[in-house]
This record gives sequence, structure tokens and C-alpha cells, in this order.
Amino acid sequence: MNNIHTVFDKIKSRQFKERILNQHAKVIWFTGMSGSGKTTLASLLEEKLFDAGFFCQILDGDNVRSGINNNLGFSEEDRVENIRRIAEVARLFLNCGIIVICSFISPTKHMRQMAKEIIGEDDFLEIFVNTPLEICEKRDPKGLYKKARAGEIKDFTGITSPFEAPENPFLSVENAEPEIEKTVERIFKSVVPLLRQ
Ligand SMILES: Nc1ncnc2c1ncn2[C@@H]1O[C@H](COP(=O)(O)OS(=O)(=O)O)[C@@H](OP(=O)(O)O)[C@H]1O
Ligand SMILES: Nc1ncnc2c1ncn2[C@@H]1O[C@H](COP(=O)(O)OP(=O)(O)O)[C@@H](O)[C@H]1O
Repeated sequence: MNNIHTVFDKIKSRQFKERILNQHAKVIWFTGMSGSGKTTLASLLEEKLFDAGFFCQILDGDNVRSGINNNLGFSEEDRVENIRRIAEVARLFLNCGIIVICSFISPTKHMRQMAKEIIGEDDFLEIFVNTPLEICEKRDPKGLYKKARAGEIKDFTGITSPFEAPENPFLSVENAEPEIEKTVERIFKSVVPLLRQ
């Protein structure tokens, strides 16, 4: 057992890595229904952060559900496991000094609380993309709401599976049409002071 601890003692600390990257690492966690605009906001934020000299990594369905979580579906149990693994992966990046931008429905308070506990309260910045269901459903870029309404997809968030709005997020944004640049700017201004060394 002692040998294991000796090895961990030699691993460079998070602070050491943050100094090299000249930033404080945080997890910026977007939550909201499908179609609310999480991915759009996450990628615009990433671009702005890189332009400002920060080093980030996005975690979203594209790089998580197709890989490490490709054995998980959308039952309550699978979603909990999805979020648990994502939070653990986010924590690994965090310990490398990297800013992590997570974009997941993460529909229940319990799931987000679990993520917060894994990541650590001080490092977990929850952003609620508060787009009304009617707008999400109207956008429906993947045609999933239509399928859910037709009963072709089960356990669909907002239709046949719950979404619990966060009560006290770090930030809540309404992602309505002409406001997207302003919304990203607001998010950027809120997080940047916490990321600077
Ligand atoms: N049943 C059901 N409910 C909700 N979403 C579904 C479902 N089936 C597939 N999809 C697609 O999967 C994306 C959501 O995955 P997440 O990993 O973010 O979900 S969760 O946090 O585990 O609830 C979500 O992507 P986004 O639209 O980007 O949110 C959907 O495209
Ligand atoms: N503020 C906005 N106004 C209009 N359309 C938007 C806005 N934000 C996102 N969209 C569009 O809505 C759809 C869903 O956005 P997306 O970012 O993929 O949402 P999510 O990741 O939450 O499912 C996409 O087609 C995207 O281009």
C-alpha cells in the first residue's frame, strides 16, 4: 500500500500544471433539455476561451456516448451511470489543469448533485440553459421530439422522462434566438474571473 502512495506523491500536482497553463481549472457544466442550445453555447464558449488564451476540453455526447459510454442508454439507471463516468473523466482533466466544458442533459437534481460531489463544489460551475420545451421541440434538429411524440423513442426527456430545473445554478441563461452572442458573452464574463491565475 505504501508503495502506491509513494508513486502518487511523485505525480505533478494540479497546481503545478495550472501554473504551466496559466489558468485555474474549473468544470463548466451545461444542463438543459435536448435542443436547448447546450452544444452551441459550449462550442462558442470554447472558441472565446481559446481566443483569450485558455486551454479547454469539451465533453459531450459526441465524444462520450459514442466511446466510453457506448454501452449506456436513457433509462434513469443508465443516465446516472453516464453522468457518474463523465464527472470522473472531468475530474481527471481538472487535475491536469484543464478547463472542462460539459454539455449533457443531466436531467435530475440527483445526477447533478452527484457530479458536483465527484468534481468538488468549488470547481463545479452549473449553467442552466433554460430554453422552454416548446422552443426545443420546435427546433428539433434531429427529429427526436417528433419520434418521442409518436412513441418511437421511449424515456425522452421533457416528454416521457423528467427534467428537473436547477434551483440555484451558477448561471441561468435563456437561449432565445437573437441573443446567442450576448448569451455567450455573459457566460464568458461570469467564468473568466474564476479561470485567471
Ligand atoms: N430518450 C432520450 N432522451 C434524451 N435524449 C436522447 C434520448 N435518446 C437519444 N437522445 C440524444 O442523446 C442526447 C442526450 O444525451 P446525454 O448524455 O446528454 O443525456 S443524459 O445527460 O444522460 O440524460 C441528446 O442530445 P442533445 O440534443 O445534444 O441534448 C439526444 O440527441
Ligand atoms: N439561440 C438560438 N437560437 C436559435 N437556434 C438555436 C439557438 N441555439 C441553438 N440553436 C439551434 O438549436 C438546435 C439545437 O441546439 P444544440 O446546441 O444542438 O442543443 P443541445 O445541445 O442542447 O441539444 C441547433 O440546430 C442549433 O443550431
